[in-house]
Amino acid sequence: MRAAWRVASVRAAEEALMATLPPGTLMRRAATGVARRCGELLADRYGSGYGHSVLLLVGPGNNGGDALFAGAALARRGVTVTAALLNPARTHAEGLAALKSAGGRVSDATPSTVDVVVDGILGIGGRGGLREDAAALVARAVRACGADGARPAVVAVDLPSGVDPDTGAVPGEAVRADVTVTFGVLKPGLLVGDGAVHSGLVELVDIGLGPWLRDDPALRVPDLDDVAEWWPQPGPGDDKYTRGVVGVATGSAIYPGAALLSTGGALAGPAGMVRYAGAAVDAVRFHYPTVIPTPRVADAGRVQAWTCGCGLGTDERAAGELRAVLAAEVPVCVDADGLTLLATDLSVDELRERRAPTVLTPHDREFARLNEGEEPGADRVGSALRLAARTGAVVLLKGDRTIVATPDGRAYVNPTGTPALATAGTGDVLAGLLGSLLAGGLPPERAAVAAAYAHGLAGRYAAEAGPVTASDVVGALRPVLGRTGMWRTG
Ligand SMILES: NC(=O)C1=CN([C@@H]2O[C@H](COP(=O)(O)OP(=O)(O)OC[C@H]3O[C@@H](n4cnc5c(N)ncnc54)[C@H](OP(=O)(O)O)[C@@H]3O)[C@@H](O)[C@H]2O)[C@@H](O)CC1
Ligand SMILES: Nc1ncnc2c1ncn2[C@@H]1O[C@H](COP(=O)(O)OP(=O)(O)O)[C@@H](O)[C@H]1O
Repeated sequence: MRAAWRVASVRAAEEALMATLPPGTLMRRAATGVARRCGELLADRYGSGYGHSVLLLVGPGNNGGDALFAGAALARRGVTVTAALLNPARTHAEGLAALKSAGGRVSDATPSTVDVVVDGILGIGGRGGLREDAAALVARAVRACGADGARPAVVAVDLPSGVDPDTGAVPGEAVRADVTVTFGVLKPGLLVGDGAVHSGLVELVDIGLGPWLRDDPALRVPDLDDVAEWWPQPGPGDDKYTRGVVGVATGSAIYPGAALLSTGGALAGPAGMVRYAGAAVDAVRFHYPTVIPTPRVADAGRVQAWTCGCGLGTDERAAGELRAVLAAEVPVCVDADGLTLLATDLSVDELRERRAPTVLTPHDREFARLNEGEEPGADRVGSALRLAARTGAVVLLKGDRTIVATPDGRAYVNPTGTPALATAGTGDVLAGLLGSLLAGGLPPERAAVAAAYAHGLAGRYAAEAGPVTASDVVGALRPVLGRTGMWRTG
């Protein structure tokens, strides 16, 4: 599991660490990481950096200092380094001296060729978008060409300038990096929202901060090992009931497909049995002979978790079914129309009274319905955490980087998503899978994280064969679980 920390935590750790080291040590470690990455990019492109051109965009703070020291290291290796200073009077003096003594130069004019642009305008001290002069400088720099005629690679120092380090918000103009070399720890802004899109490949350089971090991380990023370790496996003593039974209360006469997709997702999960309750009994019976179908939740029999809401409709019957599901003292995943019903016919605050866990899986417009009309906005993690705290439910906020937030303040971002999943019905598959993980006994936080992770991988796998439909995602789940080792019972 990787993790990211907010600026306040990073600054506190840096201060504590710096007190134990000679001045300038951390900046030199940081700059070495940037210079190494730029050297690799030049070597990949030309075989060597010698004689090739790096343009440093240098802001007024320590971020600019990092860029200047990195430039000095590159210049010592024969790279042609030019620094454009945004605010000459406030430029990092030692960094500038180091660059000049290594043979680098300062110029306002963009060099005739630029192979790598180093963005040292703003780091974790940046606030708001790039100001006009900085935005113009960036626009000129990225329009330049390298010696091979291709556009320059853009390497951001610590954080792309113009990205909010804590939230990933991009309030105005911002640098779009190919690579971000970040120091000490990841920052949430590199992983979520628009910030993630602007960061490109994120490379972490260890500057020794780890032992000095005192706060909990602001955001966690699960990896395959985490999810594989959590995924319930059947044991020799198990039967279909002990593995957990998941109930799926989804679909309607108008949307029978949602019933099939959510049931398909549930069948790929770890539960030993799937019960379906709803209007699509005939379709479910036809497609999935192993599923036990009944028209109503009240007749479904015992389950260890419910998934409710996908294509359910929002009429009185649907509201009654959702009420019946929420009244059961088992974990519940509420999706789609179920979320709309929570915002209209039922009350979000009623969720707090449930004794068993609830997971809500909104996309942005469903989120707005639950949140007095307000979409998550630029701070997606903060918004998901606030809804989780208000409802007492785990919130899985869908999107390009799906967020999972818990009522007691933990947040995760899913790293496996793909835009190929932006197609009708894939959310239904996710909700069914999540319900099965809940029925299999995973705590709601892990069930939500694991479902998003496996669902993202299934989307990627399905996309290898061509454009993806939600049915393809259902079909991809089983091979993905097997080949990645999430499913290990062979
Ligand atoms: N601390 C450490 O131990 C280590 C830190 N390291 C490095 O230091 C970086 C943090 O450095 P930092 O604190 O100097 O802040 P930084 O990001 O350079 O910018 C602040 C300056 O920008 C200005 N400014 C703000 N917003 C602006 C805007 N929108 N448009 C234009 N200007 C704007 C602001 O001026 P103000 O507006 O406040 O007058 C202020 O002068 C960190 O990201 C990492 O790279 C590494 O060396 C490892 C060790
Ligand atoms: N641009 C995107 N990039 C990656 N994943 C996306 C994107 N757009 C949507 N998704 C994913 O696709 C799924 C869509 O779910 P949802 O909006 O509920 O669709 P539906 O209701 O049609 O099933 C979610 O898992 C979401 O995270």
